[in-house]
Amino acid sequence: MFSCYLENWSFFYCDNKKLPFPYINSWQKVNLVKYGFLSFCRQFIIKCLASSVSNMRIKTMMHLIKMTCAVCFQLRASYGNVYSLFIGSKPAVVINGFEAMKEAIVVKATDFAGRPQDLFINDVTQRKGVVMVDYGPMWREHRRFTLKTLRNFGLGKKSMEDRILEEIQHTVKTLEKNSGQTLSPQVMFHNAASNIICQVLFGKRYKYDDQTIKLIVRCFAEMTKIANGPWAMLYDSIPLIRHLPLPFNKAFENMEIFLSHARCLVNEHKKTRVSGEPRDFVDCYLDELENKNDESMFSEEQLRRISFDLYVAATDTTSNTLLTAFLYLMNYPHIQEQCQQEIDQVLEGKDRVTFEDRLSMPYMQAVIHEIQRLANTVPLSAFHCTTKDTDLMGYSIPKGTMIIQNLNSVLREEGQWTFPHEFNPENFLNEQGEFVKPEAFMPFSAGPRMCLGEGLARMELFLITVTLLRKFSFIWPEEAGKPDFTPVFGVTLTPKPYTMKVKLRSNH
Ligand code: HEM
Repeated sequence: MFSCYLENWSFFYCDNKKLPFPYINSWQKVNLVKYGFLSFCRQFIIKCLASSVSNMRIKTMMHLIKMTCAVCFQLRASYGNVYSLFIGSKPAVVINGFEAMKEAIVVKATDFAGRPQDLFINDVTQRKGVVMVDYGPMWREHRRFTLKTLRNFGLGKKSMEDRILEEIQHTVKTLEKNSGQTLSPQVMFHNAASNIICQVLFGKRYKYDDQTIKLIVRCFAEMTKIANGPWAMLYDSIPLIRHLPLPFNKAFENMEIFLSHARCLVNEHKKTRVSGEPRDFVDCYLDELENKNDESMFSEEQLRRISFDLYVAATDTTSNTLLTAFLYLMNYPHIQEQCQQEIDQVLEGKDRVTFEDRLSMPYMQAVIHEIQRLANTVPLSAFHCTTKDTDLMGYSIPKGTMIIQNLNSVLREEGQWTFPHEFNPENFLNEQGEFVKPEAFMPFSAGPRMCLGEGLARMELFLITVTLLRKFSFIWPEEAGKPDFTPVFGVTLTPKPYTMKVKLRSNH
């Protein structure tokens, strides 16, 4: 069945040039999505490459995200910057390297700005919200509104900066309590990122042991696991099973739990809000609903769904980047010290850092960007889809084709970076020591679908890292042995769990 499907894929020819089409063959290897999969996959592909290069077909029912970085690297080496493969039964085109990436998502921006609409996740989100909504009026309207609202003062009197700085005080307290000791930072950073987005959305933070937030976090973790696992793939591939009582239904149930919690929060807002004086995202949206015209696609259901999207998109991404930051800072103590010197000098006499201070801190900026470059937090971006028949690097690509951006291939591309494979802030400094941002820096992707929370994320990363480095030194515990920088794979990459030793700095 799959090979017939493949034969019919003749539309990928262009000037007699066939789009390279590795096709990973292993229906029976679904279980290899688990650990150990990557090395297997690498060996498997290398064997296939060695045996039949010209007309190779490797078929996969395995989840692409688990194999991406290593496998995409291999495939790119053999097939070039644009190639195609099957994810389950769905054909997809993978884009690698800055040149092809820029042509697709920046130059031919709208051609590549769709989202696939026939995946498991589309049914779970009901094609509402913003992240997985297809390119069109509903997405455009909500994206514009959200961008406007997430500006520093878009949320009324209390700026975004104040909300972040307030939450950092809780992180500082946790670290103060643990000064001189060793702690695991995973939960601490996750709670900080989660509370910051809750402050933005609902004007509310949760105590770290709050049962509601614990339930929400558990629901999300389960949903991510299901959406990345074999059940979601079976759901995508065999429509007949979609109404059966199988484990993927848990994701739908969990979505309902979040939505009913969001319904309560919105109802509370409706009782206490003052029209035109928003306190948070929900109030801004309710103001918009009040003034909407007949064509507007704003609705209370959309509000609940977009809250879900923003919460999910903001939490793991930011906390995993922070975890990577402190992993590197501890293991490159001379870089940590140089950051602290710059921080002490610029903030002398000030009681707290502001986002504006970044303009006087080129080294700190370079370090944070370098961390994001290596963290490669969302390695495959979110899947895109072509909105019309188009072409890329000379290949024709039909409307509705799934597009996968291999962001890692740009973030570590030789020729784009002075030190592509090292942790070196000089990648972002010019000869005068000024901060410069190369075009190939795209951890937030680029073009019309670029991360909508980039501004918030950059503010969080800067304010949190600077506040913590100003007050504490972070030391890699001797008993932890050699650090392992290899990330754990998922929709977002995260460092392997580690511990950190914290020491209050003497003058702070
Ligand atoms: C370090 C932190 C973050 C990273 C690395 C990151 C990265 C990304 C990436 C790669 C995408 C996919 C873009 C594309 O499809 O081309 C994305 C989309 C998105 N991100 Fe983020 N993100 C981060 C933080 C945030 C935060 C804090 C928010 C919430 C305020 C957020 C909200 C979104 C939304 C709503 C989208 C979908 C945009 C659309 O489809 O139009 N992200 N992000």
